[in-house]
Amino acid sequence: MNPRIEDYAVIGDEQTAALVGRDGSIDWLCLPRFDSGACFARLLGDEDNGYWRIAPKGAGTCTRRGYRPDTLVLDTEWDTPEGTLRVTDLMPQREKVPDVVRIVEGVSGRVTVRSTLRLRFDHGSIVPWMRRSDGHRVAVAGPDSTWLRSEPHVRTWGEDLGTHSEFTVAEGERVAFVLTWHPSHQPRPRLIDPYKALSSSVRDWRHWSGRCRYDGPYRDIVVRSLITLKALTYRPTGGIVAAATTSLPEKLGGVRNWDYRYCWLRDSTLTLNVLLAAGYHEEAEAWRDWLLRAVAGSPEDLQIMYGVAGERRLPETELPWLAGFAGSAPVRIGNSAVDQLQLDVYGEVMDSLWLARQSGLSARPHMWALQCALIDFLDEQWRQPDEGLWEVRGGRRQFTHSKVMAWVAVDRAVRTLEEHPELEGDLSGWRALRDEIHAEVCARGYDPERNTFTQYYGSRELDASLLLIPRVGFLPPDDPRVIGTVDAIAADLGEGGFVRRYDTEDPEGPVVDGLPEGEGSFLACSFWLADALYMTGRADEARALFERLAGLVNDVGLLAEEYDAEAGCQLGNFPQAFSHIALVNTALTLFGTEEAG
Ligand SMILES: OC[C@H]1O[C@H](O[C@H]2O[C@H](CO)[C@@H](O)[C@H](O)[C@H]2O)[C@H](O)[C@@H](O)[C@@H]1O
Repeated sequence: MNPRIEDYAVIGDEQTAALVGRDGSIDWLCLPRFDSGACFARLLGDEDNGYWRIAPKGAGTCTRRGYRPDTLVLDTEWDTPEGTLRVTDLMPQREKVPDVVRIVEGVSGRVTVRSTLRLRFDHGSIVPWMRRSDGHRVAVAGPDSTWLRSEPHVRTWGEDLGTHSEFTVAEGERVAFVLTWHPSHQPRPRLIDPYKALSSSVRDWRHWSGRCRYDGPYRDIVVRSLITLKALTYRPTGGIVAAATTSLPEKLGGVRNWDYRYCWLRDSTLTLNVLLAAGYHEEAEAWRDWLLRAVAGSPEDLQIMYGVAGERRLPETELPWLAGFAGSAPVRIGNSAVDQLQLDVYGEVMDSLWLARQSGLSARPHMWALQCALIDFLDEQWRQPDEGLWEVRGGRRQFTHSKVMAWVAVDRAVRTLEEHPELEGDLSGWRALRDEIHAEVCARGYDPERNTFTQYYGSRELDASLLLIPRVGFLPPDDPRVIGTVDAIAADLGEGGFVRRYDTEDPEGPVVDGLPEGEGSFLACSFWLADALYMTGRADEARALFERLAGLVNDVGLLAEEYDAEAGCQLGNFPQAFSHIALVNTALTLFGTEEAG
């Protein structure tokens, strides 16, 4: 049986991440960065596209697994007739180059272990040349090389374009494998001690998790979400990727398969808000600084996403040699949404910078000048149709959420000036602009007949992003139009107890997103409904929905982007920052008031 998305756990070193299946196989790993070519791409293809499996000989999926509490160190265990075996997986903090450490340990009895390593560089396409050197198996292909060794040494042999070993461990015995990536033109990498790497990883992650200020219900999954957000952070620059994968499908067998290994301003600014709320000021500051570097320049050149180091060009291409997860083709790398106009991003960025200032993050030179330039740009552009936060590919529209977020941008600029008289800006002009946007949204984005805001001006369609209207302060939660919108979205976009982001089928005209219909419920939107229910005084319903959503995390606390309520499985890229951000936010909203801070 093919693995499901929720069968995977993630390990990583804050520069890249690997997905480990319940069968002990690493099926996804891009080296050396999140957005590099994958050397294990079985996730999106088959065994010929690369994987590394360590498990008891002849065993299937594990008996149990879990992270060591408050860490990103994964233990996978099998009970077999011979005894119990544990494999501990981690990627230690790197000094220069990345290592994958896999420690095999006999828990009881005497178990025969099998390791099968098939490296396929450049997204599962290139079989490397192999050689032996200083007790290592060295694989080389183009710019990439990997060095495999074990401590103590176990025999490896080559067969069937892979590297294999078989050995036995008795109770208390350990064998550690280390796979190190290295630029192929350089001499052999520095060796790390895998056992020390294990203890320092456990110590460092526990220290980090201990800084979380949330102490309310569901603390375990909140901390797991924060660890996941940290794992999706590219440490050298502070950039945060939207997910560790590309092309996990939003519909099984469908074409909605996108590359999320980049930094979206939207997803990342929301991460910053959550990090600040949970007490992680340093990380929030690092991200804020990444943002200021990335968007430096002219506001008309602002992009909605960047590479982890701020790269601007992310051309979208298809990888025809990968069949796709469960046959969901095409597999894409790069993302052409990079060139879209998404007006909401200005609101999210201004909101985050406002929040950063409020939270006491030290202001940076030019930050206010940049904010003023963004507002000047928006002043000219906010009337334009755009692709909106869902990055539609069916043409630009006058999306109501985009205009609401344009209002947010101007509102935060006004409030900053009001609270910081030492800053300069056009207070009266911005107040007038804020009022103008508000009036237009209420006149054109609201359907009085149905008492709901609509997806775009003049449309009868709904959009779950409008659940954010009370949260961003556009209207108070008790405004009848807000209550009507929450009810309409819950009724029309609700599915199996969760929420879809919009209708992917439009009987009245061309489909808004320009793609074949059908996708799962959108998890972030489902959390937003819980927030909106809570804010509009329906706390019991909000808690019930949060509990249902908390029940969707996989056995190690992870969420993809979407959920197929009918099939009962997760969909979309994994683990996804957007979903985990929303989970933490809702926990803080529903339970955090007394406990946090
Ligand atoms: O489903 C269509 C779009 O899907 C992706 O965008 C989604 O993911 C982004 C990252 O988490 C998020 O910011 C955005 O709001 C989501 O709609 C994809 O990147 C797009 O290219 C695609 O059109």
